[in-house]
Amino acid sequence: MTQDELKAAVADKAISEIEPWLEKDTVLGIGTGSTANLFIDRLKPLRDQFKGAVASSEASAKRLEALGIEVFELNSVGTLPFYIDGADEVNAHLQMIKGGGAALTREKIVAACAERFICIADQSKYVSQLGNFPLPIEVIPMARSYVARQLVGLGAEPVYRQGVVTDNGNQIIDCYEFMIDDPVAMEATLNAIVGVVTNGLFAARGADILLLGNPEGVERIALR
Ligand SMILES: O=C[C@H](O)[C@H](O)[C@H](O)COP(=O)(O)O
Repeated sequence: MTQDELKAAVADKAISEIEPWLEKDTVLGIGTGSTANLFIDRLKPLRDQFKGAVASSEASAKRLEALGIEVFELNSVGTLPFYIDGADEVNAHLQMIKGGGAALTREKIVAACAERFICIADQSKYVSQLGNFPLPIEVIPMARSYVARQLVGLGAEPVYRQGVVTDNGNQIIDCYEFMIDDPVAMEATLNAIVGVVTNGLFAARGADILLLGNPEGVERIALR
């Protein structure tokens, strides 16, 4: 199976996971990226079974709206029953690196409002240690050089993601050569650097359910 076929299989599985729980007033939290897009596309036939969605990016919001799914501001809704999103890396504790598509901040905010985070990923994303994928950090533009120096002090090789402006008007630094021993501690350390808006470690609040696609099928790994 190709990677795209594996992504499609996990998107299908995520639909089966949430469909029994959909009610007329359900608002779903929706992630960003190629895997999340496949999930969004599969929501179209179900759109009369739920109220709408909160999107973690302008791109996902547009995709949802194009399918006739109403998109709500997060501030206008309460707790979301589900947040469904992909990942750049995920480990056995369902901690993740996210932000390859620069959507990490809104993803972390929407995920924080969800009762259950369902991570959908093909097997290439499953790792024993986070950090092979360069860890994205969203920074306030004027703080970029300062934050980069702090990252060097932590052992990373920071690289400015040129030409990328986040939905929040900020910039991204990617941390190369930065294998992460303790994701929860590192997430907190990075958040404490002045000028950092969000880092791409989703560790203190990881996923609750991982739907992992491999050629034998979709494995469901649930921690809670
Ligand atoms: O900012 C982007 C997000 O964190 C994505 O969820 C992540 O990059 C995975 O994207 P994809 O499903 O395209 O591999």
